[in-house]
Amino acid sequence: MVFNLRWGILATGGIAETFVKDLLRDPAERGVTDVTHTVAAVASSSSKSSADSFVQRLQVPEPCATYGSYAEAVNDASVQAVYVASPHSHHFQHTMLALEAGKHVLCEKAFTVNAAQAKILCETARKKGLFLMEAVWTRYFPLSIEVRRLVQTGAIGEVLRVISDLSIGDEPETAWSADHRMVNKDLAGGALLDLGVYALTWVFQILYHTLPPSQRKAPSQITSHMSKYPKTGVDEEATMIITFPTTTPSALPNRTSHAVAMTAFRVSTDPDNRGSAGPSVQIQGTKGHIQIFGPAFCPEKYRVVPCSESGDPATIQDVHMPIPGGARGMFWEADEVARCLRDGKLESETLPWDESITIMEVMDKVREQGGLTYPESIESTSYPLAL
Ligand SMILES: NC(=O)C1=CN([C@@H]2O[C@H](COP(=O)(O)OP(=O)(O)OC[C@H]3O[C@@H](n4cnc5c(N)ncnc54)[C@H](OP(=O)(O)O)[C@@H]3O)[C@@H](O)[C@H]2O)C=CC1
Ligand SMILES: O=C1OC[C@@H](O)[C@H](O)[C@H]1O
Repeated sequence: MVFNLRWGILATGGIAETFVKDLLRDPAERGVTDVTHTVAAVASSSSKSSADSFVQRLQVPEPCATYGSYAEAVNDASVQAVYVASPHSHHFQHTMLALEAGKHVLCEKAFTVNAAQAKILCETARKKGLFLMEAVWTRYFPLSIEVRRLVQTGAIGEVLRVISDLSIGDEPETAWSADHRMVNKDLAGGALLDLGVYALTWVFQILYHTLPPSQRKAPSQITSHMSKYPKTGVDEEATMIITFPTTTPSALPNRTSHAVAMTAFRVSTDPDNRGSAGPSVQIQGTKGHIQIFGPAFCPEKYRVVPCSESGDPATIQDVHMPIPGGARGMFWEADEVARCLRDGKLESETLPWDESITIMEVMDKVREQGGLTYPESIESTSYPLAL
């Protein structure tokens, strides 16, 4: 029996468009036969006409309701799950709106502005028996699943270090106006929440998530550096050194694993857009390395470099895992939401609530160390608040 999930889309911006385009693709194109997706409603907080033109532009099949407010969409009985695609500043309020209306939620990254907000969302979902997930699409890429499997099966031994970078090489002065969500403090802009979350995703999916749930431990130490964008005061660079208490269950007592996670606007992980500068993520184990190529949010190649005394290059393995059909690759996370709802789960095992909260706590700490605070209205845990 095929399970169909009926989505309500909150916002008509850039990522809402990309996500819906992926939702509308034929799942068979990616080899999926157990779940399908329907876009049942689209809402714009600006105007109904914005939702109408979104639906027309993307040729969303009828029937698809359009609304000029998010409240109307979350109260539409034909919507099962809501995709929150507003700026970071509004994730807490918009996700609460949907949960309070009894809807399951997939909320864009960064999950919230701070960990306190994330905890309340998860607690609300738990109490109401609703599914909730942070939309970290990277986790659901077949490449991520395969790399986690390799680490878990000991392909590169005990992983002691991860180096992870998502830096985009854009001059903020010319790339964005001061009110753009990337640099606007009122919208919780800045490199850390927008991009650093992916560098942290690789750190966590390797050094935290590959352990059995009962053995996952929050970082014992976080040291960071942050530079500010003078025009708006958000961070334009953050570099983090993170220590985890232990690595694998068989690790020697007191052994720790470490990560360096980086993000920046002005320098780039991949300056020539051809990968010449090397991998974006390096996973370093006692028996070899796994290197990830391509942007940390949607990599399409990994390389396994085993330790070898002879240095025989034939042992190096490059594995290409392109996204099918020229899509963005957001459909895999949507498939996960559908399967979780079909199976009656409230959270995804691939990105459980506690892990999203722990990552938000790391970002809280890094912001504290860097002296980055957002306006009280968007750090607030009060609901409802008109922002
Ligand atoms: N997974 C991924 O690859 C990506 C994820 N993202 C994430 O998606 C979210 C949105 O990013 P993106 O789509 O690029 O942003 P956009 O600025 O393109 O769109 C945001 C949309 O949010 C709605 N919105 C609601 N309230 C506000 C407000 N107060 N100010 C501005 N917009 C508001 C608007 O839609 P409307 O008027 O219709 O309500 C707006 O178009 C962010 O959390 C970002 O981190 C972004 C890019 C890629
Ligand atoms: O999530 C994202 O991934 C792609 C980036 O270009 C974008 O800024 C970010 O929000």
